[in-house]
Amino acid sequence: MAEAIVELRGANIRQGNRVILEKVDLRIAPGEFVYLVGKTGAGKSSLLKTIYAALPLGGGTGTVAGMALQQLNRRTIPRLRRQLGIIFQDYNLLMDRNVEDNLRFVLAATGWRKGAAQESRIDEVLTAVGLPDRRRSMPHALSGGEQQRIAFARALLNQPKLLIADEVTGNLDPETSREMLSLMRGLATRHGAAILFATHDYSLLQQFQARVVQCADGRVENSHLDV
Ligand SMILES: Nc1ncnc2c1ncn2[C@@H]1O[C@H](COP(=O)(O)OP(=O)(O)OP(=O)(O)O)[C@@H](O)[C@H]1O
Repeated sequence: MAEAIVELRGANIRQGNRVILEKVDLRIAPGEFVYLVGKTGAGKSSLLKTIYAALPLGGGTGTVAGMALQQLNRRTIPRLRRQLGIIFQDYNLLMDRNVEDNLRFVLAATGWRKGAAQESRIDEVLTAVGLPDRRRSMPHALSGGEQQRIAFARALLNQPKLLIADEVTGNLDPETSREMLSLMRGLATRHGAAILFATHDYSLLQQFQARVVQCADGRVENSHLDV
């Protein structure tokens, strides 16, 4: 069996002293698509934050992209994050910079030198999300769906092994949400990236069949939702 991209065993997910999810066992294979569902407040974001090391593991063990969560420190966390693409509900674009500068900012922060390779990578990711002619646009001149595509393009820059999507369709209308989900899945499939797609919108699960993991009552379960 190939090494998992995410492997949590008996992991406790905590916010401060409070255990939000207890004894989580979760294995995600390379390239796998997994829906993460649960009501508001069920703990989806807390679980994702633990996976990208914004929250410390509160017990148990965890490995993400080959790195042990319980051994991470300030020096090694950036190395983990470089292997991940993370996308949020509210896009988190730098509003005072245009699209290409938003993308260059991430490339510079992750060790790319200025030059032709940077520029062609920007072209590649913008083309991948269907917005090749938006390089010079300011974020406020884009629709919510377009801003989310730019955020997705930014997440793709370093060819992540795992895409973490935290309620990324929360601000989008139903049709744009479905388009976004299809785009993400299609690209991840092509690039071999796994996706952990958190949503409280159960209607999105009807779009295609994939494994569903559910947060409820302080536990994480592989679910058999009838959607
Ligand atoms: N920074 C924080 N400090 C303390 N408690 C927090 C913090 N963030 C979240 N919580 C608590 O952790 C619990 C789980 O919240 P979390 O955001 O993980 O749920 P969620 O399933 O992602 O919800 P949503 O769909 O609304 O984002 C909630 O009870 C919440 O109040």
